[in-house]
Order: sequence, then structure tokens, then C-alpha cells
Amino acid sequence: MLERLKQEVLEANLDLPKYNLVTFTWGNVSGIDRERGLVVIKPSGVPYEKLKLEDLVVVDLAGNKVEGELKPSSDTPTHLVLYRAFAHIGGIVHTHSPWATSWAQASRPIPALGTTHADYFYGEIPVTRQMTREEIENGYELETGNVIVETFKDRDPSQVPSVLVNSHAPFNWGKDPHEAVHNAVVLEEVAKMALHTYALNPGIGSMDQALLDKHFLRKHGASAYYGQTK
Ligand SMILES: O=C(CO)[C@@H](O)[C@H](O)COP(=O)(O)O
Repeated sequence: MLERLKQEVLEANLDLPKYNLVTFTWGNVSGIDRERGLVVIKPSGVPYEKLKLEDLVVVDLAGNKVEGELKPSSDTPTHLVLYRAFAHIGGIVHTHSPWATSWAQASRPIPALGTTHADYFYGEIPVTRQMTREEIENGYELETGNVIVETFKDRDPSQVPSVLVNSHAPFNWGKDPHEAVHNAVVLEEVAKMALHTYALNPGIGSMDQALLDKHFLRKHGASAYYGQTK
């Protein structure tokens, strides 16, 4: 099980440059084995083109290193907060993908403007509040996770699997590392489309709720009908 998860996490990390979501060593992907309470994550500062299976690091949910020679990602505390808070997720992706990061830096949530967005996100993609000086200086990565969880206290993270960390960049999640990367790719696309939409029509409002419902719920609702899965 853990060996298969390591392979999934490696492939998901290598998908980040493949889909142009990262530059240099920015970003990271992790996956969790819920039964064993173990998280596999990218090592800190290792270029993707040099990343090997044996470089991956395994930590427990308290952050103790269980396997691996290298230091885990600097964002590991943030990933662990999210795994502890969002019980349904199996994979997490952090990137600095430029279009989504632009919205995070502008402290702007991405509203649902069209069906591409609605197919994956049931409403706006939120931006976290600014972190306090205290949060930044004491346990920054842990507090980054806490401010994300705070942002979702009245939102369902299974219906909006992404967040824009204020003045920083996006975090995304899914049932496994592959789905988390898929959501990160879609986030970057809808962030780009939204910016262009506002350039074409600055006064445009959010999309019709009935259309949002139709597109999100036909893919994710109880009576979902989409694609060829039975
Ligand atoms: O958020 C950041 C930097 O702002 C991180 O994504 C780093 O860019 C990658 O850190 P490591 O995972 O290599 O420690």
C-alpha cells in the first residue's frame, strides 16, 4: 500500500512541471495512507527533473519523519493540518501557478463565471484572510493550514477542492494525489478564464445558480450523470 502511494505521489509531483504548474522547485504534492496514518510528500528543494522514488519522505500526522533520508517539504505542516481537518481527502497539491497565484496576490476570490468552473467548483474559490504578524512569525506553515481550515468553516471542501492563500498561492486537494493535481490544473485554467472574462466585461456577475447546479451536480451530485462510469 505505501509503495503504491509513493509511486502515485512521485507521478503526481512529476505532473506539476508537465502541466506547467510550477517553475524550478516551487510547489509540492503529498498523499495519505489513512489506515496507517502516514503521509508521503516531496522532499524540500529537490528539482522535479531529479526527483526519484527513494527521495520521497514519509511522515506521520504529527509530522515525525518515518522514512526517507531527505528533509520533507517546507509546506509539510500545512499539508498535515489539512489531512487532519478534511477527512475525505487523499492528496494535496501546492503550486505557484501564475494565474491562480495572481488572484491570491490580489486577495480576490474567483467567482463562478461559467460552466468550466461549475464542473469542478460549486461556487466561488475562496481566498484566505491575511495572516497576522504573530501567525507569520510563529509556526507560519502550520498557521497557513489553520487559516485555510478557518476559510472552510462554512464551506464544504469536497465541493470546492481549492483555496487561494492570501498573498501566497493556491492549495488544492482531492480523493488522491492524481485528482488533486487534476483540480490544480483546472483551477489554473478557470483563474485564467476569469481574468480574461473580467477584461472583456468588467461588470459581469456570477453565473446563474441553476446553471451552476446543473453542471456541478451532474458530475458530483447524488444523481451524478457524466462520462462512462457506472
Ligand atoms: O510555498 C512555497 C514557497 O513560497 C513552497 O511551495 C516552495 O516553493 C517549495 O517548497 P519545498 O516543498 O521545496 O520545501
